[in-house]
Amino acid sequence: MPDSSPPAPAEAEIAALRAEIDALDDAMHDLLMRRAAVVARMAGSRAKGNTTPLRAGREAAVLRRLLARHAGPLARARIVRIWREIFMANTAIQGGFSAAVFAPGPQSGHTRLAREHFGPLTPIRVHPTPARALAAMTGGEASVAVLPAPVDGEPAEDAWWARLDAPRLQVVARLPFLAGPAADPGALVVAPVAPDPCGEDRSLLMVEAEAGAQRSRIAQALAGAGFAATSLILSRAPAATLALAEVEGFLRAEDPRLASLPWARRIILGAYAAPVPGDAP
Ligand SMILES: C=C(O[C@@H]1C=C(C(=O)O)C=C[C@H]1O)C(=O)O
Repeated sequence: MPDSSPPAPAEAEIAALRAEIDALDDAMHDLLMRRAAVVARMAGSRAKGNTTPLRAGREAAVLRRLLARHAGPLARARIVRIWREIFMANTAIQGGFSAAVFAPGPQSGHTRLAREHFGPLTPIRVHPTPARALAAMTGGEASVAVLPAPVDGEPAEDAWWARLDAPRLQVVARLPFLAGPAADPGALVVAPVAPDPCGEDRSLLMVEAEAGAQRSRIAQALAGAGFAATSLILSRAPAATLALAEVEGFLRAEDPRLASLPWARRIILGAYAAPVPGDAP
């Protein structure tokens, strides 16, 4: 005989809460389907052209807005994880998307950063050199390249940024967006599209100074022209010193401050969202 006795109070409470969760899941699923339909309309309009559909600045602006209004028991890092999957699912609707990664070593953490950013369903291929990762992108095999963030004092042969084909190729994102553990290596996403501003950006400005140029003189010249540099990385060669400054704001080619720099060669390598703080430990 079927058991027709009423459920115990604890079971009844769980059943009621699960019914509430089911209703919310249906509502969220409806919203996800509606959101995807809007993105499909965007794709159908061809308004974004034929380049990669990824717009890292727009994604950062969405996340920044949501994190600013976020409250309750869900960790900020979880909100970022959920929306990363939403972004990549909606990027995929607009055409194929894949990433070419260069990681200096199997344990370096760069592949993990790429995987966390682009999600488990995005095709990611690891390449043996930065040049090979960039070639995979320019050859149309991958949509973006993910390369190690520059490190001060790295050997000249590791300084892929010094040879970047800018402005054709541009840095459009820095990983991780949500500030991670201090040991996070940092990676830059390079794409064959211009970066899009998110409202709180940093830009990469490369200048060629004379061989043996002092770091303090380069920093002074940048500050004198009105740039607020958040980091300064040097790559020294016998003929010249290449300096890579991360500066506050979204830098455009027509910015008048560029003309007041004392060096003829100054190249904007791209821009990305300033990282946002993670969860308090
Ligand atoms: C929908 C767009 O395309 C992509 C997907 C986004 C999203 O899901 O919100 C945001 C930026 C792009 O990476 C867009 O450009 O707005």
